[in-house]
Amino acid sequence: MIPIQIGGRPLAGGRLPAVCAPLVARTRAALAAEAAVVAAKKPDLLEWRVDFLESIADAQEVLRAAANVRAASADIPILFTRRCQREGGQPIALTEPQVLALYEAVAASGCVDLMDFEMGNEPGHVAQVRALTRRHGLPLVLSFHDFHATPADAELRARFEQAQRLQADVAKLAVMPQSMEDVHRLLGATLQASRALAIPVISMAMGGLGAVTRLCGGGFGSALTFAVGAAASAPGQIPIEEVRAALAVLQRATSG
Ligand SMILES: O=C1C[C@@](O)(C(=O)O)C[C@@H](O)[C@@H]1O
Repeated sequence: MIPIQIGGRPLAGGRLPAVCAPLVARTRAALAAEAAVVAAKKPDLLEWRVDFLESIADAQEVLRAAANVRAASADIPILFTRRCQREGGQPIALTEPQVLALYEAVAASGCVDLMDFEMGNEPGHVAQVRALTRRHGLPLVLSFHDFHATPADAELRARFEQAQRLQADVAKLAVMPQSMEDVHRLLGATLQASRALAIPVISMAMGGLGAVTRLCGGGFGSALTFAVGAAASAPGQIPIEEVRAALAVLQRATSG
């Protein structure tokens, strides 16, 4: 399993899995407060879900928010994500070209350390985000989410491979299991991809059924797990204190 690299250094000093806490505030003031509260819990990574920000259509306001998050982050690296509505994000008042312009402006601001974009977006847009993140020296997570089901094994494998083919630095899959068999398949596909791909992989099964993957996914090759700092960004996320405790138990038991 390969750690995620940020600025040429392994995230969390190479500890696997690293732990990421999302920021989901709707106003700039609330976001700054949320970032401070969550940063104090010392996640390895903060994910700023900008699709929750009500003023997302005001680029200057988003840049001010980015500076606020950076100032409150206590040097914890920041993952910038606009999750599209099709893949479980909030409805936003921006066209896709405007989203790309926002990615460019935020990347240029120097206030974030990596970016997430859905691999299922229009190929030209994925290529543009790849190009702009490269230009600004930012690693790119290419992600896929299914909030209703867990795709067949062949599609899970194809999605991990697609991210690598599109030149992602990290491949991420989030699915909704309908059974423990689905959870098992997601973990199996993650293990397989973590061995087959040249880039780090992240996966999770969402909801209550999938919650176990947020604790044991690292053992199956997932380089990052998402945990609640102040508020959840997806179903099934567990408070960061509990995730850290569980990871410590597993770490002690496996190192023997
Ligand atoms: O893609 C992911 C993973 C996630 O959906 C989860 O299930 O933890 C949470 C999102 O905020 C993040 O962008």
